Amino acid sequence: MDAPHLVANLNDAQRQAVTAEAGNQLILAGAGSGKTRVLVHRIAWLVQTQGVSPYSILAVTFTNKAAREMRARLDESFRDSGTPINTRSMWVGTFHGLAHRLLKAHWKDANLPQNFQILDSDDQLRLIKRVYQNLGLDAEQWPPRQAQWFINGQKDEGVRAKHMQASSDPFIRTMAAVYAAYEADCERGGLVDFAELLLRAHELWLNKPAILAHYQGRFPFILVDEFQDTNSVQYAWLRVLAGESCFVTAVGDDDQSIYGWRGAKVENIRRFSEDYPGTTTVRLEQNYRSTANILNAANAVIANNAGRMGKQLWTDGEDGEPISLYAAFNEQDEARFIVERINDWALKGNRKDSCAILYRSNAQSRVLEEALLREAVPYRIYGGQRFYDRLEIKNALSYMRLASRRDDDPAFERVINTPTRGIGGKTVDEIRAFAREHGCSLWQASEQMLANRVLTARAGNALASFIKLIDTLGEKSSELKLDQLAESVLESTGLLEFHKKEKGEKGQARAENLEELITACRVFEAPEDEESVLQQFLDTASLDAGEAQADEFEDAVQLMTLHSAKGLEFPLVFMAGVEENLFPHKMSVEDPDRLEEERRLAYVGITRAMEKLYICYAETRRLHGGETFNALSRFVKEIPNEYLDEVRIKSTVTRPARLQGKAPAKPKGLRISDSGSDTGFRLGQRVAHKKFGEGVIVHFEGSGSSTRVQINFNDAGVKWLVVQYAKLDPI
Ligand SMILES: Nc1ncnc2c1ncn2[C@@H]1O[C@H](COP(=O)(O)OP(=O)(O)OP(=O)(O)O)[C@@H](O)[C@H]1O
Ligand SMILES: [Mg+2]
Repeated sequence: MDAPHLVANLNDAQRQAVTAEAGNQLILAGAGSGKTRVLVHRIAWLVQTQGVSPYSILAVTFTNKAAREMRARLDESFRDSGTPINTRSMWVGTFHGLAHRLLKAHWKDANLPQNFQILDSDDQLRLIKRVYQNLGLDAEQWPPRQAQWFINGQKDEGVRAKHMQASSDPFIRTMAAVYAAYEADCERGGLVDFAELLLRAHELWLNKPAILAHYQGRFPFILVDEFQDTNSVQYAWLRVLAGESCFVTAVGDDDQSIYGWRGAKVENIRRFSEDYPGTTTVRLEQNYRSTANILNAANAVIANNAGRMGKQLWTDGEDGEPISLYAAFNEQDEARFIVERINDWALKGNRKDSCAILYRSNAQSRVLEEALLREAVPYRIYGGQRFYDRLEIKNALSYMRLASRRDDDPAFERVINTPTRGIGGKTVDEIRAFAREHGCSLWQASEQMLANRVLTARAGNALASFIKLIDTLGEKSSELKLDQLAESVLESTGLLEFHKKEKGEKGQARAENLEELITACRVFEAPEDEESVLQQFLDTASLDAGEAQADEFEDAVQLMTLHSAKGLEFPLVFMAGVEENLFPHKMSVEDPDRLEEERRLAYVGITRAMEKLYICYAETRRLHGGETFNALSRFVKEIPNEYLDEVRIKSTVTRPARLQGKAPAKPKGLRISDSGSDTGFRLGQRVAHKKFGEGVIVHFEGSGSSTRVQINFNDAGVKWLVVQYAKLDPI
């Protein structure tokens, strides 16, 4: 029964948790203390020493990437033990992924069509906008995004439209009406949004006791990572499944609860011991991830939150380098600084994928991406502007979705006139009205309208050829391989041509993305045999949302929001834009609870770093089209000076002392390019050029009469110019 390799690299508390007798366990511990590691070892230990079947374990992770990593680690462990097991068939996944799998298997019992379609957030919004039109609602008065947020919020709490109490509040009344109409549309079209996956999976347990009993018998062991971020419906789903007979191991950290805004309930941790009798609580206190400087800084920041469950975290590792704080002139300078540090890091022989750039808002990625592109540093983005979220990819996928299922209204709306084919807004409105009146899909409405000849000849012809185009693709979809089908979609619909014609680099990038889609289809491995490969591909694209965007094997810097960095670790981490109003986000500074959630996010960010952390902020920043002047974030001020080192650069600009007390001025060999002080201009200065218009100086190179200056122009992009000839005017 002994398996020394499974417990060799564990401390006492971890070993205890891994080898505990069957029972309910709550592992409550801070960042980097080995929670995820314990979870994986526990599964391996159950299988390898306790004779538990790997298929009777259900493990919930927070992202698809985490699920893949968990499988990879289990693969390795099983291989080492000489009992290879197909981990792809194991029930390891996110709540959404597992709910989807369940609904696929029991679609009939869940009252769904077999080939129901997952709606992502964009599709959902589009559908809600259509509901608005049908109800004659004013989108100015009640922004559709608010309705989206409302509907998802209700579903997360397990509340359906029919459960909603009559309200005298006009907002609630309107939202309830939108919710009801939206539900009806989804029902009719076989469309399932993300929150619906969870709610329906929960209702499946409640409505079909036989199915529930089957799964309760099947999964005596349930393990959940990142438990602090479960929402009400996830908790309920789990609670019902666990019943009285399954054992649950939940792993979490109240200090890392960062999804309150999406309905996550950190109280679920507190409820756990009450709801699961005989729970053993395990605390892990040693951190194995970060240097002492990084860990101490993180501890100091989170200490400012009230009402914590209280945990001690220590390390016996080295102090490491102090955290470097860089005050950039502007967002361009910040990006340039980061890319230079990454290049230095790579020159020292380190891999680029050991660096991560973390930011609070997705929009920040654009400037960083541009700087990386300029220096030809490969990068990959997790979350946010993901491959499958890109406009051109969604267009192509919508054609594939229609080929697979004609009644997919969001897909229909997306491509009916993309590329333009003479089907105007008026015709589309008529189709919508017809569909509404007859309670049918847009596709069915189009067919009937053509049969009844209710459209003008021109519109009718255009619509008929669209219908024919999709039908042909539909026929092909059963004959062709997936990548051939994708190719055929791109060509026959004119989509590739259409995007190629868009101006400049954007069009080119879109064309490249579309070509990349063919590759994605080519390498796609369908997990199941029974179902159509196309449908499986479409489902995977929706669920996975392309978490890994670039070539998986390329050594690339990782960019992501602080939210998506949860659970991950990197030797070198940059936190960009650590400024008041950006981080903490301006929507959160007034509200103490939200401010604490932002602080937990800062704690998550800092604790991602293993060896070295850079914190950057910009004195001026252009974001979302405006220019802002933000102060250094309060979270940085909460870090004691002894762990910080302000990066000083050679510059003609007097810089305000941002830190209290005297910051140690140790340039640490950081060599930033020339300041351009002999040109009369300075970094970050706004200038005007006769031909290129207005821009900001982001770089100097050389000296004297040959000094070149790099300017990021508002419209003309980034250019290198020789100062002497450029005739720049300061503005
Ligand atoms: N006993 C140990 N000996 C050596 N390294 C360990 C030990 N326990 C954990 N580690 C390492 O410490 C790092 C952090 O572990 P892990 O990711 O499991 O922590 P975590 O508690 O899940 O963190 P987070 O809260 O960020 O999710 C990993 O690199 C892991 O391999
Ligand atoms: Mg973890």
